[in-house]
Amino acid sequence: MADIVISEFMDEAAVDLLRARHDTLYDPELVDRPGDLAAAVAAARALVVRNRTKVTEALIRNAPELACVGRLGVGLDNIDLAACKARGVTVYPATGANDVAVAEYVVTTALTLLRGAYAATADVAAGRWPRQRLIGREAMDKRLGLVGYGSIARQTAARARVFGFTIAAFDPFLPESDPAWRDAERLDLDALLASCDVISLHVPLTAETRHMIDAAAIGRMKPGAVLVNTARGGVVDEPALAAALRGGTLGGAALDVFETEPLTEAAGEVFEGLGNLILTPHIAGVTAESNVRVSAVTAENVLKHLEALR
Ligand SMILES: O=C(O)[C@H](O)COP(=O)(O)O
Repeated sequence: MADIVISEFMDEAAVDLLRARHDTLYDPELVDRPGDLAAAVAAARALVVRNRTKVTEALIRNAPELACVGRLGVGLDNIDLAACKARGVTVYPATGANDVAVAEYVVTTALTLLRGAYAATADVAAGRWPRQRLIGREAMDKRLGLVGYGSIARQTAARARVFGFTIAAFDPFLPESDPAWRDAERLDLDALLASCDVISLHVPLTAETRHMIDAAAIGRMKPGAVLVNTARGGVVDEPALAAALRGGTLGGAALDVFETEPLTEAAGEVFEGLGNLILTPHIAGVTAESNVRVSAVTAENVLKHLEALR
């Protein structure tokens, strides 16, 4: 029976580090076979997951030896943290290791949606020349509003500044005295929504943030504003967003995360036919480079934890 179970994809070099020291089961498809997963963790001391494996109280109960969970990412909403705490299971997010990947995604989608000129390949190749329709907007002197001003949001701000964005943020958990506010205007959520040309979400999914961006919040946004969500799907009311895009009150949106993942055909219907929308399959945080970093940090966390148990 494996000492370490890895239930979703991980960089092979990091898997090898774990294999070199411990009996390791690496099965990137294990997440889709809950029965096998429960059986695999029965004797494991470490479990390594991404965002799809549900680390529930029942799964933990099935794993009496479990001492730690390595999370190949930063969102912890798929892990029952209270159950882990009650059982003394330490959870290790890969904090910081995918910041750059997400920050680059936010800035590139924001620029793409403001500019609105890049979806014309078929027209141009067919001999059409729609210049008037493709006159878009610049980033220079626009305002980027960050909902949540943690590490990913700050990396995003640093890149956005280079393009001429001014930065504002809403983060009730960051005290006014924090030096991070030297680089961003501190606003409440309503003021942020009302004054920014681009809104990017950087909050975890909690009871407080669920549907934080609903029809009323969208209604408070600046006409023509762009919304980028790389945080968690449940933070945005998807039908309300689709309606605002369809009605032209919002200028565009990029969604990397969805209330239900994978997005089902039925849930995706609300987005049908929208041209000012970029949809991606929860990939903002995953690049070749970040996968190596996230996997290395997680392997190191797990190895250290198991080492300390000896
Ligand atoms: O929380 C995160 O860091 C993102 O969801 C990426 O995590 P994943 O690579 O496990 O999807």
